[in-house]
Amino acid sequence: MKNIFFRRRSHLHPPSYSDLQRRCWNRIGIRRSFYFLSARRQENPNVSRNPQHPSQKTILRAFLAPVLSLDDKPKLNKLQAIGTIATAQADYMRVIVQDVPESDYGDDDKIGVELLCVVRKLLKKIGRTVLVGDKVLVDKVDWIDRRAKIINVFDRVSEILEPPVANVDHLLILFSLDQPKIDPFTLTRFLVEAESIGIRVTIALNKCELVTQEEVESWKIRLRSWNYEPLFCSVGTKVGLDEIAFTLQNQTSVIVGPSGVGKSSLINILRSSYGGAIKHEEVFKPVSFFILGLMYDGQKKKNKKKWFEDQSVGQVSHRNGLGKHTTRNVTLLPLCGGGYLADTPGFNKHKLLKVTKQKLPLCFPEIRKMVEGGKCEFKNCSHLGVYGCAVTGDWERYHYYLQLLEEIRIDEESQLKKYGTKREGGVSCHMGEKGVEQAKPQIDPKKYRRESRKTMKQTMMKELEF
Ligand SMILES: Nc1nc2c(ncn2[C@@H]2O[C@H](COP(=O)(O)OP(=O)(O)OP(=O)(O)O)[C@@H](O)[C@H]2O)c(=O)[nH]1
Ligand SMILES: [Zn+2]
Repeated sequence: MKNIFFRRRSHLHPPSYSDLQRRCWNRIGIRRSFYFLSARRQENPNVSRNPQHPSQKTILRAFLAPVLSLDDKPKLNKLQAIGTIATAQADYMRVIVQDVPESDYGDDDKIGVELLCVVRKLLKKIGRTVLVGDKVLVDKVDWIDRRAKIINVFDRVSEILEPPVANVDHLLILFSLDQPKIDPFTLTRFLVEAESIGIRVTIALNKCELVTQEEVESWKIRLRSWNYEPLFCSVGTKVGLDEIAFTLQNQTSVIVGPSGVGKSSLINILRSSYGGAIKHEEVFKPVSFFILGLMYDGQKKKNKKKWFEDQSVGQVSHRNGLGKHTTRNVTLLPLCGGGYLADTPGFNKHKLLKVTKQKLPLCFPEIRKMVEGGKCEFKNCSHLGVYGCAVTGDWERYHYYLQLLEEIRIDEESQLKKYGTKREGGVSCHMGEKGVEQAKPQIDPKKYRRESRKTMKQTMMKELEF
């Protein structure tokens, strides 16, 4: 009834631009905000008819939650603040405050406070994801209960998928020389994944006290031939930790590596004894709240555990010498230098998610060096050693390259068979406006659609025949 009334009235007296703008911001709902578009169309009839013009959804998106660039400084009202998401659990996000509105009374004590936030539902409706590491605008801040609501997300500089973290500047790939032993092929997988995202990489090799000095030296030479400069450390004997603390300063870093190599142990030692990191308690000021049935109270030391304790350190399995996956959630731990450090769950087998056949050669610094300046004669060459190709086979990781290429080929083929398109993340290029090349993501249309019973039956019959 209300809607009909609204429609009729709006038909007779089309609402003004600013009137609708206010209604949108008052969260009346997406449906009604389309009235804003019709009002806009009345003012400018070409708005949606011009094929060059952005779609209605794009306008709506831009209007309801305008994209903020990282350098934007939106004017904050008294109840707003800007912060970074440190961790996410269920529907709650923990945001560390970085900026508050200017006031006559110094508000420095609010900087660094941790707020428990929910996300504005509208962001999900218009397809804006919110990840750990995102810079966000929060509203309705309750400084006493330390609660707020995330109402907008700033643009991302980078995004990694596994684990999902935004705005990562640096990846620290940690392996151990022993227990579990470093596997060059697994290390190559981690490196290829990191190179494909285009984030700066540092390799650190832990537990160096468990092997001889000769072994350490041989790994140094080996990794240099791969065009990487490794760092060596031992959390057990506290060797080489200063250098690692130095590389982590002033940026958001994520530690990745197989399970059991000592990621959590390294984080704990950096937080407890190195100037590069500060204690959680100094930043995350305790709050009282009720989450997932767990009463959390800043006054009760027993319950402080959940968010302020050290990263839990696991055991190395006696049977296979591999770690046993101790770390579960991604959490950004604030560092003194202004940056953050995140621990991630360890993966024993790393699957290349977004690397395509075309992208793979660019993920090997050895190949990049060989084809520098367009020395390879062929366009889109897979560098398989054909005559005229600049890439030779006389480097250590060449067979890993071939192995990964084969793996991606099989994966792409099976996806093509299954869904009728190549792996998601593939990009097709086509000529756009004014001869500018535009990239279009190849999204799989059938992924979320169930196979029909007829097709299932036919496939089964086919399989039985052969
Ligand atoms: N000998 C030796 N053991 C270490 C060293 N660093 C860590 N460890 C041990 O390695 C085991 C695994 O450490 P974690 O820190 O849990 O490993 P992780 O990489 O975080 O493992 P996940 O959480 O499963 O990903 C623990 O028993 C640590 O005590 C080291 O430098 N030398
Ligand atoms: Zn080539």
